[in-house]
Amino acid sequence: MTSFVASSAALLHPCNELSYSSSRNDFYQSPVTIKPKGFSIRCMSTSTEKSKTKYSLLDNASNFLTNVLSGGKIGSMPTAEGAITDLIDRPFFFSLYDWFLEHGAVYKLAFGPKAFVVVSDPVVARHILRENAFSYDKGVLADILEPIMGKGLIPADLDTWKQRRRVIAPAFHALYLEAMVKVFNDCSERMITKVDELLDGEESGGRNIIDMDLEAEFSSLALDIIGIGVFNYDFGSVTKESPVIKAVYGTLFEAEHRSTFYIPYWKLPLARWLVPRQRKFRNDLRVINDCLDELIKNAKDTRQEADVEKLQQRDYSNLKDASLLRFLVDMRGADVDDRQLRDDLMTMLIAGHETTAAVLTWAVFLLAQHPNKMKKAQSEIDLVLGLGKLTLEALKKLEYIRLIVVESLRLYPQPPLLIRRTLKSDKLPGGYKGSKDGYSIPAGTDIFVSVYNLHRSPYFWDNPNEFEPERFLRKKESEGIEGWAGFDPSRSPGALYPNEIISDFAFLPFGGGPRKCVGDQFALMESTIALAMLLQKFDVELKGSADSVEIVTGATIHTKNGLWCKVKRRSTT
Ligand code: HEM
Repeated sequence: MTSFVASSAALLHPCNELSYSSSRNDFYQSPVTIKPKGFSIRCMSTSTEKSKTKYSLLDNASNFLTNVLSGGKIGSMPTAEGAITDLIDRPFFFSLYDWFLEHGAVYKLAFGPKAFVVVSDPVVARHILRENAFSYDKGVLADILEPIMGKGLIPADLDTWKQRRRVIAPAFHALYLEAMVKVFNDCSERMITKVDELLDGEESGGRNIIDMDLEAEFSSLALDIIGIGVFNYDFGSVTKESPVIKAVYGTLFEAEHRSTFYIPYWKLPLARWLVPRQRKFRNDLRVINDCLDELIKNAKDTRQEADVEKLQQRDYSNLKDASLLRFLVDMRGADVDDRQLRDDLMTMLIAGHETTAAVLTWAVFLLAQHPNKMKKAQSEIDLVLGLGKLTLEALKKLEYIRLIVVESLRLYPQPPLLIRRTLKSDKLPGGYKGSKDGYSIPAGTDIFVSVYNLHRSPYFWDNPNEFEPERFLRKKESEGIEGWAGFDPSRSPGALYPNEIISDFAFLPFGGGPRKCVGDQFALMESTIALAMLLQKFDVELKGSADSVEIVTGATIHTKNGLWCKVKRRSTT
């Protein structure tokens, strides 16, 4: 039970990328697909009245276990009692939101024999993620991800993390990001061409509109981009299937299975040989590892060693291979074994793929419900680009599109939860309306920082559930909230996108503190360019009603059956 509950929460984390959802792929499977009952994605209620399900026998048994085993209260912290039905009725993070409104900024969630602390407050999040970051590790998340990512940044132990972060972060330097603008362009262009060709086909039959699952398209696009950007490998998945990536998804699926299975039978000596799915898992891993090993070998064979500053000043316009792998291999003094490099690449492939695809999916979903905002976005694109190409300079002028991207991340954060475990005892601040004395927590406490709750908190956002990209332009005073500095765009001068500094940790799409996402600017620029290029040429509507788009959570928030849209050429272009 413990592992089930803990792992289910872990699965909601996009950077573990444990679930892949794309109706294009026949290997789509999500063992913890949780269908919201009667839930409207557009109108997430902020009401404290929860349509609480009657506890079943299973729930009662689970709560009994909690009382017996969970070690009682953590100080005076409010306690929410989770029902097992909360896990199967709808995405877990919706329940966390209801309990947040009921129990406040910091509460203990007692679930079966296990307790978690759920944090929905910027001051407390800042304490955990930045001020006291090294008193926490990734807890259950690291256990789940280690078989796939090894010692990559996300699950790495602290020593490995420190060493690798120092090397990987500089690889995302300004000229690299500028070079990636071309990659984002070229890959998006392939997606646009594909849509164009499909429309051509329809037009010959007298129709000027096609139905497309844009979530699947964005998934392919993001995969192609991450392959080229991270290790200069073109999956070409916008136009074809790739055996390597099938193996990646197979591996992720297995990790998801493991995290939801009570008995770790795969640890039994013979299981890896006898159980078909375990054999497949090993086979999938072999396919991926072979591919990455080959790329690493090629990069090492052509190594041109240089100091980091020199590498950062290379003439990227003339580089055939601008990838992170090239940078990491060429960097003087950063020699590591191939295994570590492979873990690094795998981590970035997984961390940067579905997250970005999800941002694009929800951006289109939201825009389709706000035709006036869609038009405003297209007007901006026409004004800045006309029919021209998207350059870095143009991206800087596309303010509204950039705000659409971050507003989509606010409403649909990928991951909806960040997961931590205390390495030593700590004292959390009480948070908004919480205990003035704060809450003491013992070592080993599992914590969910609910980014979803933070981003939709009625205490820190006006109209928290509304899609209002313009909100990020306005300053918001702290309004007497102790310890929170309010929202002030001028706090991060020169930033292209709002961030956790501007919002003093009320907006955390990429986490914060030392473990903050290394690929944030990469992902934001990629999303802006792909969205702008799509809207430059096409009008997009949802195929059915917004309510019919069912939301499910694996590692990211995604749709159950794809984001089916009607796509046609814009009449003005
Ligand atoms: C919109 C897309 C993305 C979102 C929303 C996102 C979100 C996040 C978040 C929230 C974290 C922090 C997790 C935590 O504190 O537990 C994280 C970490 C990380 N992300 Fe991303 N990410 C995105 C894209 C990318 C890309 C494109 C890459 C690489 C190319 C990447 C690489 C990583 C890595 C390596 C970490 C671990 C950092 C560390 O622990 O030092 N992410 N991401």
